[in-house]
Amino acid sequence: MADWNDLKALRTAQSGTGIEGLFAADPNRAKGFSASTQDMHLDYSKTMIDAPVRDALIALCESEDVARRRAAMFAGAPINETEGRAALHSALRNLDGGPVYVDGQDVMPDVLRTLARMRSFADAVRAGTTAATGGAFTDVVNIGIGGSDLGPAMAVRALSPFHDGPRCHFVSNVDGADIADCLRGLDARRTLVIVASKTFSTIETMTNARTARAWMIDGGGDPARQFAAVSTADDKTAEFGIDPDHVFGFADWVGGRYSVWGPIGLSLMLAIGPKAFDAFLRGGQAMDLHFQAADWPENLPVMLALVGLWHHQVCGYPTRAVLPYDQRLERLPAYLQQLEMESNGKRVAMDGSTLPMPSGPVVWGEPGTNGQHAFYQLIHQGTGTVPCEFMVAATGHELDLAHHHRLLIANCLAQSEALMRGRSLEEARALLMAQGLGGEELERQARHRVFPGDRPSVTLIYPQLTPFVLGQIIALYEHRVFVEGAVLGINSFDQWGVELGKQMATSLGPIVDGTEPVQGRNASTAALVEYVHRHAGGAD
Ligand SMILES: O=P(O)(O)OC[C@H]1O[C@](O)(CO)[C@@H](O)[C@@H]1O
Repeated sequence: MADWNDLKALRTAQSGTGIEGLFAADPNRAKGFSASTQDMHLDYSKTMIDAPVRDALIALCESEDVARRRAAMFAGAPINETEGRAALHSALRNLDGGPVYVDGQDVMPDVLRTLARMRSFADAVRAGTTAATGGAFTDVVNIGIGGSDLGPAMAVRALSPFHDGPRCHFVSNVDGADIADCLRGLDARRTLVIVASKTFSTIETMTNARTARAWMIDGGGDPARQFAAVSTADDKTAEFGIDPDHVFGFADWVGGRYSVWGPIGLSLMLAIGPKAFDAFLRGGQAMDLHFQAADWPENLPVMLALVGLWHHQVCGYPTRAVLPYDQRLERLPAYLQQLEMESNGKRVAMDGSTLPMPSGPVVWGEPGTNGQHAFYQLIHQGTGTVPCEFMVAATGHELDLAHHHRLLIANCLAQSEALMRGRSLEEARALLMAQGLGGEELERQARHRVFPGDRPSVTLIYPQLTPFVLGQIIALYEHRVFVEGAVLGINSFDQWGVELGKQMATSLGPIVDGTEPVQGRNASTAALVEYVHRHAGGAD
């Protein structure tokens, strides 16, 4: 049975063996070190994972009892132990599945009933039969933050070729600039506002919701007809004055960052229609089935997780970059930052003990090819190693622009190859000599043109970015986070780390307003507040 020390020993023994060396030693490496679903392919051969490393990673997975925890998650057991809840987002996409029990009660009838209500509401809004004060809705504004924003915002952008409903906008930041820029130019009499908040108490969302309500009344709209809510807190939505027919509830066993599959996805359903939304759910469900059935080496979420653990916990690379060569996935890195870092950015294990190894890495990224002209310099020639996760579709949606897509693919493949291969000093010298350079100048210049190579990457390739494929991608990453968390012994479903800042913001509010004195706060905070008061005039 392998452990972290075995993996570290394997890593040390590898020194000097390059990734290209692994390809030279194994003609079947590309096939042997990749995994596929019916239509999606994950290539992790451009890493230093070889057969002994993979065996040791899988053994780790087995010893940490990932299979038992996976079964517990899908069965609705309260695996979110610090909150005493299940983590059952998979039930939201369990379209053809059987019953799912939480505390002995089948949750599927409720899930399907809410989905049916969402469908009727979306159909009516899209058809114009549920209309605003000024006629059919032209625009939808989703007000939410974190999981109540990033999922639908990312998915609405990703699936723009499928939009045939009202335009969707997203407001998240309490910075008034966000809502002001969004509402400017919208018709208050033809806008639907969705207040999306699991708790219906998040200060940013409630502040924005009140601002939107005032804007609507000022503009001649009617919040009683033009506001909807998505929440687990019926009492609070009623208190806010939202028509119960426009309230879509969900249970507390859906974590915020896992909630796009249910009512939090209402804006997405309004944009693409219930049928395409179903396809999105089916994509997620297909990945659930794959995750539960495929053997470890063929299991995409498991292998993606093991690659992540190898790079961060064993090799010690502090970050990982998500690089979609798909402009419509431009919000995916932000979405994954919440999914991965809020889930696994913990320093205490499930049992309260201090983790003996680093937990989740920093996740960041931007779509290619834009990133190539910004931060890839560091990825190729910087002093540290950044494992890269490339993703690309075989076909774009712009069939008349197929040459763009071919170039996009060529760039994506070129980057993973360049990172792996690098360029030696000899090759750099030869390049410059061919340009007529010689002597000391050649030596100096050549060093700048060396690429160390051996920089690892994985590539996820899919046929086309459809609702079904997007559903698979999101569920793939959700389960990857789950496996990493399970191996590390983390509770991936709580987020206590966001509480302290929220509390401090609440206590600082009156001080910034000028209604309470600044005395007693830390000297740095006090000086910053005084600066604000000097320059903004204090309370308004
Ligand atoms: O949906 P709510 O309750 O407004 O919460 C929004 C977000 O805030 C958090 O609780 C923490 O900031 C996230 O986990 C969540 O997605």
